[in-house]
Amino acid sequence: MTSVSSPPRTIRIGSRKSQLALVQTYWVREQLQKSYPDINFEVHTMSTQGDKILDVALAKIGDKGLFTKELELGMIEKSIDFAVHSLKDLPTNLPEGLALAAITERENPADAVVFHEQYKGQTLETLPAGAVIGTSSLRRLAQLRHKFPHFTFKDVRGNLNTRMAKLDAGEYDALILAVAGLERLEMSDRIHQILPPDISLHAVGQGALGIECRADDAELITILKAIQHPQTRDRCLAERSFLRSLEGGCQVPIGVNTEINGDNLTLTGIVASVDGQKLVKDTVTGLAKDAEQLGTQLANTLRQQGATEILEEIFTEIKRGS
Ligand SMILES: NCc1[nH]cc(CCC(=O)O)c1CC(=O)O
Repeated sequence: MTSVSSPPRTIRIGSRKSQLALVQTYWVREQLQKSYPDINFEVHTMSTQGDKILDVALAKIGDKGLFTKELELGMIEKSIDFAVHSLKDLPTNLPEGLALAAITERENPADAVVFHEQYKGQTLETLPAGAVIGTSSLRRLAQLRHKFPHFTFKDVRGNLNTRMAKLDAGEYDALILAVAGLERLEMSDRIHQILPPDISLHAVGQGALGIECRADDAELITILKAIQHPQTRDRCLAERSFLRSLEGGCQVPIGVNTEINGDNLTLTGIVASVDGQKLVKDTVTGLAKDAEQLGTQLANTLRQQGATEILEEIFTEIKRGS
């Protein structure tokens, strides 16, 4: 599709080095290569802060851009042209000069439970009191504590393989992980339970990939639109607008669920306290083309129901380092 007169362009894709990031990046490259066989897509890998700090709970270091900053610098300095992110790791406000050019079709956005071998065939409902559940997400922690106050919750960090090894070694009785990550790493066979929205609302953007590039690279933005999935984009724009309006990063107990029916989009959101005691939840429906407005509308509704107080409490606790 490039014109015969101009030489084919080389486009440099930036990626984190983790196995999941590489699988995602090479998938994006393959999809783009199908639409643009004459373009040369090169993959450039780099480590991000989030890959280096593995021993501190995410909530304590403040996560904004932890997995994206180095890639964003690369785009601004023009050492790479675009970056592939797990959309849920991409902050809702991008640095000046960068844009979210495309959102790809989302995998199942739900959270999954992986049990230790000893509990195979069980569900969270049948697991004994005191069982040790591993999660590093305040969102999962708050919602599960609300439903299952009799479990013990323990932080878990590291890549998927490291986490699985810790589970198998008996450090945990179960882990809560994204279905999407497990599927992309071909570990679907380890999923024992998929959590429905009434138990766990997923993270904003979970299961989708976000492609970020320089906002003034019009040619590249046109190329990237080839892999955009309009329904996923509408859902994720509503989710991201909701999160942005609440001014929370991914490490606050905010969860969502979205559905598209014809021209309509339904967005459900929750804001919970870390102890799972306080929780506000509501739903809005409107036209999918007004996705971002729906996100703002739901954020305002939840603020009226007490979300602001819940969030302020959490920010104070995190600052205090508790
Ligand atoms: N913050 C970690 C992270 N970022 C993206 C995924 C994979 C799932 C996705 O693309 O949403 C995961 C792992 C997890 O939450 O279990």
